[in-house]
Amino acid sequence: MTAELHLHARRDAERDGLEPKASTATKLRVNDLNLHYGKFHALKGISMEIPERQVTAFIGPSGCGKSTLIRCFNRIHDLYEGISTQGQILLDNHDIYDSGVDLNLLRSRVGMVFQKPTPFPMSVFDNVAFGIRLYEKLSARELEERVEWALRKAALWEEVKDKLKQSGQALSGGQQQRLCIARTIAVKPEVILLDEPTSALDPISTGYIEDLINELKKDYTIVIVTHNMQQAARISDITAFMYLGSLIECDDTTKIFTQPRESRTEDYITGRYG
Ligand SMILES: Nc1ncnc2c1ncn2[C@@H]1O[C@H](COP(=O)(O)OP(=O)(O)OP(=O)(O)O)[C@@H](O)[C@H]1O
Repeated sequence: MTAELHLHARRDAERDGLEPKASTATKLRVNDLNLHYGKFHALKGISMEIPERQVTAFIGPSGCGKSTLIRCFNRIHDLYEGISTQGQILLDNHDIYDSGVDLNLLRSRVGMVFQKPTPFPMSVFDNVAFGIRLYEKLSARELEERVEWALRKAALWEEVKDKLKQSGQALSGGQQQRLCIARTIAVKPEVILLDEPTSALDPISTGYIEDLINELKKDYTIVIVTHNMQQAARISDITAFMYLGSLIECDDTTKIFTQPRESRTEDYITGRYG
């Protein structure tokens, strides 16, 4: 079976509920990953595992490569010129860099939410329906049900159920970010990448998103980049500390924050540099 067919078959089986997912499996495995922006060596020999249905947080000083790494997980870099990648990233044991991989399908399995809320210039409903229309053929009724389901999952339904035809861009910042999460969830991905999802939000909206992440990890594998160490400690199961393009240490969050192996990790989490 080609990698592409495998991705299709697996997705169909899971959607039909035929293939229960193991709860402690490795969802993503990174093997000796290197990335260059032109001549600049941005990721240096990264190897690590991301466990399924847990929250993995990436921390580290600005410019250490956190966003660069998580953007590899759905091959977003392929959209840009001059970026070269070597190494392997296995999603459920299949290399996402295999030539047969369908990038649209990969991105429907590995969804991404960006730092700044980015609703499309269209209605709340259409924002959520956008990806579904791209990937699936649903009846109008099924589409409505899926949109409602995604908005409920993103803890936004009650606030927008009477505003579905209004512009998504007219919502508050916190609501817009939950709308973007609903849009991501709507296509039923397996992994959700969140790149500093709360850095533009007030504490109340941040609290909503953190509660939501906690809720979502029952069904999804979550990867989050955050500058907020308290946030990493609050919401993640695993924390990975990066420095100058290298992965310094990756372990249980409690271990990283109480007994890190590396002095560079300790210096960072205690605020000695960063
Ligand atoms: N498109 C690009 N072209 C060239 N260099 C880039 C590009 N994007 C990022 N870099 C460089 O790669 C390095 C890693 O950047 P990246 O954005 O991944 O860091 P980060 O840890 O996510 O930082 P921050 O916490 O500030 O968001 C930085 O030195 C950055 O300047």
